[in-house]
This record gives sequence, structure tokens and C-alpha cells, in this order.
Amino acid sequence: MPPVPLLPVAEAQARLLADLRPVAAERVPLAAAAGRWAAEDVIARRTQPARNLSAMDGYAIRFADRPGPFQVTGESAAGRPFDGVVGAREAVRIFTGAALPGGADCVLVQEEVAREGDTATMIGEGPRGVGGNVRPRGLDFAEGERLVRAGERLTPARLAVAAIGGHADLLVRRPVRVAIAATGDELVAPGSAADTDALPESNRVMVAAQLGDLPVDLVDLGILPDRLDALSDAFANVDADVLVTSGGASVGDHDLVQPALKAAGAQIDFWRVALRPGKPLMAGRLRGMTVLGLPGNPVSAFITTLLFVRPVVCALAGASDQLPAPVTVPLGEALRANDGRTDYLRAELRDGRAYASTIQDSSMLRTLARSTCLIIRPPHAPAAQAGDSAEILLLA
Ligand SMILES: Nc1nc2c(c(=O)[nH]1)N[C@H]1C(S)=C(S)[C@@H](COP(=O)(O)OP(=O)(O)OC[C@H]3O[C@@H](n4cnc5c(N)ncnc54)[C@H](O)[C@@H]3O)O[C@H]1N2
Ligand code: MOO
Repeated sequence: MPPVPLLPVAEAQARLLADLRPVAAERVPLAAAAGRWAAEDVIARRTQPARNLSAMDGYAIRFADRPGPFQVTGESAAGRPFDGVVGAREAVRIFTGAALPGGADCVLVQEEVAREGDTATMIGEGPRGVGGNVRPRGLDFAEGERLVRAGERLTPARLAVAAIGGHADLLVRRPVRVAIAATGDELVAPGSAADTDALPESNRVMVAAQLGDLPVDLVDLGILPDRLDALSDAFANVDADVLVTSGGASVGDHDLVQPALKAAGAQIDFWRVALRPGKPLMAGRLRGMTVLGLPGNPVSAFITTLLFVRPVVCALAGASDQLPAPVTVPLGEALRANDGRTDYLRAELRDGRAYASTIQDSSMLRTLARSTCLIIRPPHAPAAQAGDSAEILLLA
């Protein structure tokens, strides 16, 4: 039988994301919405600023009356406006954020004023014109305008604009439940006494940390043995939105994750993607859950988490941008031509240039730990020279 062609990365991502609908929405206080995605447009409930405000500490005057002298008739502070009107050759002492009194059309900064008793005289260049040093009503936004779009992430600045726009809580998606299992008879808990045939398990902590900035509730399924019944029992009982497994994804006699998933009732959508490392990735559905079977090699698990698990979680969390965004930088040194799989080379960014590690082995965690970016080598990319542009994914 001819080998099944591997699924290109972008096609695998598109297939995975196409059918995903965000999880249910919930309304939470602003602070709890940090880092989540808006489930509806955030619309301004007020106009900001609500009236013309002074941008500086100084004197509210009529521009035409410069350079004075002005008779100081009162004071306007933030939250305590002057309730009169500024008449001809009059000035009102004013502070940053205070309402501009009626009649005034600009603010003279106090550094440019000589004050004697109730008389103020302009001594500098003064405001640039009518409206000088004034923030007009609605400068930032008007009531009814959209401040944040549904599907945008609630960054610190977006939370702040929602707050000043009159919102105390926001509609977001509930946290995404992600169950993570490691599989392999050789695996033991990190730190436990390990003989030479035992291997400290490193994928669960890594994958969990890779999702650490996302709104997830993690369900730790522990380390599962390479036994069909144990695996299928564990998978059949998972209650989550996403089930992530690591290991047992390839073709060896002990690679039982796929048969166990099927025995638990899962449908496999695709298996094996044209990328390196991470080729044996499998994806499917089990009782409404998205299932991602990651390869066991630690670097393969890392890269498939970046390219597939995170985007799935982002989609379920209601993000409109789900995929990691590459940036373009010059290469620090030459690279060989690539074969038919997209390669994600562990690399370091130095002085704005990307340098790939000499050995690219999907078991090597120390190399990964030193890397600050991944150089993306598209399928059949020709040999590249130092200085050629390449797309990279930055690693935090
Ligand atoms: N004949 C073939 N052999 C392999 C193929 C292939 O196409 N044909 N694919 C290779 C590729 S590519 C990968 S990647 C690996 C992945 O296979 P599995 O998903 O079945 O992974 P395992 O065999 O279970 O483990 C691989 C390796 O990683 C270690 N491991 C596993 N889980 C963990 C963990 N949680 N923490 C730390 N280390 C882990 C495991 O001990 C193995 O050394 O298959 C190739 N083989
Ligand atoms: O392509 Mo596998 O994912 O490393 O060795």
C-alpha cells in the first residue's frame, strides 16, 4: 500500500478549528475577566470625557483675552466644577481633569502665569489657540461606541477602557476544562527514585504550563500505563472539553492510545501531520470532547501543544485569533533545504537574528529549554543563507 500523504500543518489546524464552538458564556467582575476573551462587543455606556476638561493645571480663560491681566473669579477642580461663567478678562483657577467652565475656551498653564492677589497675567507663549490644553467632550469615545470587539482578548488596557466605559462586569466564556494524561510504562513522577529504566515524566507539567496564561481548569489524569484496558477506562471516564494525551501515538507495539480512544468511543479525525517534530499527532472527538493525542517525545509534545492544543483552547475560550503569530527576522546562519514536512527548528534569537541549534532531536529538552524561538521551515524550502528572511515563533 502506498503511504498515506501527511496532512499539511495549516490544513490540520483548519480541520481542527472548523467545527469548534466556544464554551458557554458567564458574566464576571472586571478583574476576573483579565486574560479571557470578550463573548460580546463591549459598548460604551457613557461618553469619555463626559464634558470638556482641562488637560493641565492653570487658568481657564477666553483665548481672545490674552495676555490679560485677568480677574480670578473662582476655582474648578476634578469632580468639583465652577458653577459660574468665565466672562471677558476673567479667569478661573483650574486643575487637570476639572470641567472647563462655561465661557472659557482654553487653559493657560500655571507656569506661564504671574499671579498677584486675584489678578493673573500671561507671561509665556500661552495656549496654541481656542481649545488649547482642553480635552473636548467625547475625545476618547462617545456613548454607544464599541470599545472591545467580541472575540478580542481582555488585556489590561481593554479592561480599563471597559471600566471607564461604565462596565463593572463583562460577558466572557467559562474556563475551558482540559484533561491531561501522560502514557508510558517507563514514566515515573518527577523527583521519585528512578532506576535506569524509569524516566521522570515531564510532559504534563510542560503542557500545563504552556496553557498557564489561558483560562483553563486543568484535570490531571496522571501517568497511565501502556495497557489497552487501563487507557480506555481512563478515557471513557473523562469529563472535560479537551482531552490531551502524550505518548503512545506512533506505530510501535506499545503505542495504544489510538486503539484505546476508539475502544472508549472516540472518532479519530486525523493522524499524522506533515511537521517535524510532532508527526504522529492525532486528533478526534470523544463524547463532545476534542481529543489531541500528542507524541511522547518531549519536544514533539511541546510543539504540538503550541500549534494545536493552545489554538483549540483559544477557540473554545472564544478567541477570534487562535493561531500563534509568526514574525519575520533574518537568519544568523545558513540552513539546509527542507523536505516535505514543516520543520520547527529550536533556535536562539541574538541581535535580532535567529540561530538554529546544531542538533535537532525531538527528545532534547535542554536544547528546547535554551531556545528563545522556533524557526519555521516550510515544506521544500530551498537552502537558505545567513541574512535571508525566515518566519519564527517567539517562545516566552
Ligand atoms: N517506526 C516508527 N517509529 C517511530 C515513528 C514512526 O513514524 N515510525 N515516529 C517517531 C516519531 S516522529 C515520534 S515523535 C515518536 C513518538 O511516538 P509516541 O507518541 O508513540 O511516543 P512514545 O513512544 O510513547 O515516547 C517517545 C519518547 O518520549 C518519551 N516520553 C514519552 N512520554 C513522556 C513524558 N510524558 N515525559 C517524558 N518523556 C516521555 C518516551 O520515553 C520515549 O523516549 O515515535 C517515533 N517512532
Ligand atoms: O517527528 Mo517526531 O515528532 O519527533 O520525532
